[in-house]
Amino acid sequence: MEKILNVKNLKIYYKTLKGYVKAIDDVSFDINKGEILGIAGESGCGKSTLGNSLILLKPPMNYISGKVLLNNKNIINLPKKEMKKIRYEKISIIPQYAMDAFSPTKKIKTFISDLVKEHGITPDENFFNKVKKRLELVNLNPNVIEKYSVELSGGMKQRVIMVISTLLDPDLLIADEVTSALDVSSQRFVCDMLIKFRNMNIVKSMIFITHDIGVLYQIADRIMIMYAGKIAEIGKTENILNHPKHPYTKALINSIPKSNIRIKKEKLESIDGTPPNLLNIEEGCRFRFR
Ligand SMILES: Nc1ncnc2c1ncn2[C@@H]1O[C@H](COP(=O)(O)OP(=O)(O)OP(=O)(O)O)[C@@H](O)[C@H]1O
Repeated sequence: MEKILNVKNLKIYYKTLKGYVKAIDDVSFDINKGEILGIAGESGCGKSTLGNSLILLKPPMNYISGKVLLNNKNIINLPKKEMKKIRYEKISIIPQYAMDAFSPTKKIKTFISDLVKEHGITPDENFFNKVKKRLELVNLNPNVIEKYSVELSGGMKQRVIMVISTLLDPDLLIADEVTSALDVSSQRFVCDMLIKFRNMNIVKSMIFITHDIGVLYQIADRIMIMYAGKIAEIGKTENILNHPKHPYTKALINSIPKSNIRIKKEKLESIDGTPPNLLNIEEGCRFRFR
């Protein structure tokens, strides 16, 4: 199987006045061409740090060690200028809270023009024809580019963001909590669209980050469960969801509401305790306290 991404022994720590927060601590995994890898885990387990670090290491985020190869080329800890060259074309991210990034005083068209100009692309008629085609692909009327963000619903904004972040057909798209703020039907639509983008080869592979392991049923080919900056378990979606091995994965799955739960009057299980503080954390299994 051809690999798009190879992450080996990656360590990314936040440097704070009290010491290092070991947010990504010796993480290794691969992503195959054409694959959607779902990453799930509780808040604070390092999902966003992992996604963001592949795009840009911003202080206080510190690269400690390890490799990240995208199509066999190192992309971790590149100078900002170098990273800018591959952003959108090779690797792209829909960051958490991306919907809030639209300025209320700019039309969507101006927002898109400003953004692509920063990346050396001229937003001419040709370019906007492509934008309009892509908007139609996600069931949006192309005239949304003439609107202000406040005129769009959350679901519409999320679709515009999906279009913008994939306009240059990146090899790898990182989607961070793109379904969290949406109602169930919009969630389903966003997942279906992302699968369509992959099937149409608009993006080759994807990392889909969520705190809601239930959503991964719909979209992920494989699932990686993270806990306290480490990988608890990784495997095919069916295996992780039906035959989880790690006690943390089992607990996460037992906390998903089942559709008939009200009828059966079953209680949802919660996971006792909280994740450990990652500041100056000691060696050993990080789940042992729970
Ligand atoms: N700027 C920062 N400075 C110091 N520590 C940070 C910083 N940002 C995140 N962290 C810490 O890094 C760890 C991982 O956080 P991260 O945001 O990656 O988790 P997450 O799984 O994406 O959670 P969420 O979904 O809530 O964002 C946490 O312990 C968090 O407190």
